[in-house]
Amino acid sequence: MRLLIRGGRVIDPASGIDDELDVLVEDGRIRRLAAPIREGADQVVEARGAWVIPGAIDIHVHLREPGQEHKERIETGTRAAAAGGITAVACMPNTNPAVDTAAIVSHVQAIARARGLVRVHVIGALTKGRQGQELAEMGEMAEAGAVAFSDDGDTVMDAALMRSALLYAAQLGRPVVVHCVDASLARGGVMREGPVATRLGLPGIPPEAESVIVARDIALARAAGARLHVAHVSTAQSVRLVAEAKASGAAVTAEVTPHHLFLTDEALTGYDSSAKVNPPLGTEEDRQALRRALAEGIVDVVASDHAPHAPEEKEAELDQAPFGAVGLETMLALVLGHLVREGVLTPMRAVATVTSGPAAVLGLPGGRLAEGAVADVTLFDPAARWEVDPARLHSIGKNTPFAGWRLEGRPVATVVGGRVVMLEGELLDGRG
Ligand SMILES: NC(=O)N[C@@H](CC(=O)O)C(=O)O
Ligand SMILES: [Zn+2]
Ligand SMILES: [Zn+2]
Repeated sequence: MRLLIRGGRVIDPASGIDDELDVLVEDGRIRRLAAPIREGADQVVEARGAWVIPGAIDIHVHLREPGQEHKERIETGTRAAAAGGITAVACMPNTNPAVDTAAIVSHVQAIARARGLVRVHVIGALTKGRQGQELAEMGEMAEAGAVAFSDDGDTVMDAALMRSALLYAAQLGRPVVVHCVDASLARGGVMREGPVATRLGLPGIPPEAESVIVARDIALARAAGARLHVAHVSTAQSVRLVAEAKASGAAVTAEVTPHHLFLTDEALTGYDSSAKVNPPLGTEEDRQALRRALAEGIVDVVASDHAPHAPEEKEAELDQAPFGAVGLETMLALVLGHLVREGVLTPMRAVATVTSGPAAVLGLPGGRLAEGAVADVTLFDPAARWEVDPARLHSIGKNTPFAGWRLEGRPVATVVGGRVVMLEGELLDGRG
């Protein structure tokens, strides 16, 4: 089986390539990058005008299975990923039950193999039931293939337990992904504390709720010799802490979400529950600091923190509605389209933040277009214009804070292991 991707602009940060090249895929692997390739192929995808990049990897996704299938399923979440130009996701363990044993890791992997449209890497819980009381079976989960550990959705507030988790993760050679929100400082809060929260009459969460835990976890990880990945960094102060840690050689990486790069606490003005996210949207100063940090490489990765919720849950009063926004289907347009158009990122840097960057952070295969590499490829048309319509999202979750936004740039093909799973917006899952 030979697939030829013809005439696109190949951008591959791992090799530094930015050139008009054809890509020949054979038996699921990249056979050749050259211009032009005249060999015959069983399938040709015309990429003229599009970027041809390594398959995009989203390392922060909530697929909600097992137990919360009314919000999302592995099948629907991976369809949303394919539609969004994402070829691999890492899924968070805050399911019901939590992914806290090797058996549940294997269970999620099996569903993903049977019904997933893209690759699924499983992140195991740090603590049993994500209760923050005792360590989960990290060693057994690592053996079953868990790529990292996290209690995302909650912070492990017991510092001694967090220290043990980091020491154990260091031994296992797996990174720990931390959700940094101090529970006591954030209690009762709905959005970022400040003038906007006051105006809206909503209880606030101070920015220190994040930075005190970022500082704690950097100190603990450094002493433990563990790799620490700070999820969804949202404040200028956290950016400074990560920059300092990196400058002193600590094994710390960080991610930012598209919503923290594009929105501020003003997005709550219409009491839109889709803008109620954890950590909360910050100030314009935070947003600018996050953009700069991403450009400079202090923040390594953009990840969606795709957090689907059922409409009836999000329609509750703002203080009752759950935190979270969907993001798989809008991430690439915002990062590869808008951040490049606005001059925040170069095309090469933008592509790195969703390919080689995330692959390096979690030690995942992929994220490059080298000859011989597995053929996970994304085609992105930077000129395509479209409007975000929640009803048309493939995710069960319609809770996007970008509803009605006119976006420039759109993924036009998603190739997983040499198989075209999305073309021109149509999912090709063998079900017609
Ligand atoms: N980000 C969110 O607002 N919500 C996430 C949990 C999380 O990532 O902390 C969810 O699982 O809904
Ligand atoms: Zn989180
Ligand atoms: Zn999350």
